[in-house]
Amino acid sequence: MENGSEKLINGRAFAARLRRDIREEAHALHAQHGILPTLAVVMVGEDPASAVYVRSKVRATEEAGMRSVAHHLPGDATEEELLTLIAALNADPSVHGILVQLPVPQQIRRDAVLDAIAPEKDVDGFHIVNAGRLAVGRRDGFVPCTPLGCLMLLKSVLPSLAGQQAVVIGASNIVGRPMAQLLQQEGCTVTVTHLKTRDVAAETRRADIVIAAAGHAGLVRGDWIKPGAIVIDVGINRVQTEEGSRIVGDVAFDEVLPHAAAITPVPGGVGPMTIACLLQNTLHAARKTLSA
Ligand SMILES: Nc1nc2c(c(=O)[nH]1)N[C@@H](CN(C=O)c1ccc(C(=O)N[C@@H](CCC(=O)O)C(=O)O)cc1)CN2
Ligand SMILES: [Mg+2]
Repeated sequence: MENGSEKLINGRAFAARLRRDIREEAHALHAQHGILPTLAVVMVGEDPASAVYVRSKVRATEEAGMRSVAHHLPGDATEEELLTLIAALNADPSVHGILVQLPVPQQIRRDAVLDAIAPEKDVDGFHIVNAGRLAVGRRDGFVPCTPLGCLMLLKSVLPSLAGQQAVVIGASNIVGRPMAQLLQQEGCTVTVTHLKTRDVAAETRRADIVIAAAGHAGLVRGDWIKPGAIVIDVGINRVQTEEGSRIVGDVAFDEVLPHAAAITPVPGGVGPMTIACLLQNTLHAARKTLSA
């Protein structure tokens, strides 16, 4: 009997395949051109979740046959210290990709840091120049990893998105805004909801594609979903349970599953794609040095 599991979009398996392909391409780049794709990962402070993500990125980079360089600054590091480190990484020709793990401590201006990374090494795609390229539909910049991963998962179940009504719930610079731009470029009619939106449920009920990126556990309810919609859950929310804690998405999964045609689980959906796409961007950054 069907229990809905056939509707699950398995991001973990998709990401594993992508990482295998990247490994082969990285190997070829090294063998043919002597270029070892290298990612510098910078973390400031001791946020435990960030430490887990940084370790995952370092491990995934090495498993993909690439090199990683980790830099850890103390939680009271100044913006100037961080900018000095970024300047050194920008100037180092052996480093192809640079990322600063977010969030950064409050004494550091996030945008000043992101805009200090050389755009051609900005594998997170957060630099204002790469954001601008995406905004005007140019394909020559880096696209942020989470929206890129969402788009890949979406296209794995619906290869042509042209004409679809999409709702993006959340307008962050890291996910919501770039996601909306990617979907528009794929031919979707896109609505972005945000904190001031009057009726998010009503907007969502019209959607063939729902991207939930609000950072609010279980926000999207079963009766918000048009029958047959595709639901991509970007949320990563830690909630307390009797046994301790667990990670849930922005979608009330059990309620939404019966209505959706396809849905990403949390964990195991979008999250693993974020890191796989980071590896892909790093490989592209390294490859671009051939034509620079
Ligand atoms: N510089 C950046 N900072 C941050 C980014 C980013 O893309 N660049 N995104 C997030 C954190 N993040 C990567 O950095 C990230 C978050 C979650 C996952 C993931 O695989 N999640 C798992 C569940 C994890 C768990 O159980 O704890 C999943 O969804 O299956 C990967 C990367 C903010 N900062
Ligand atoms: Mg996930």
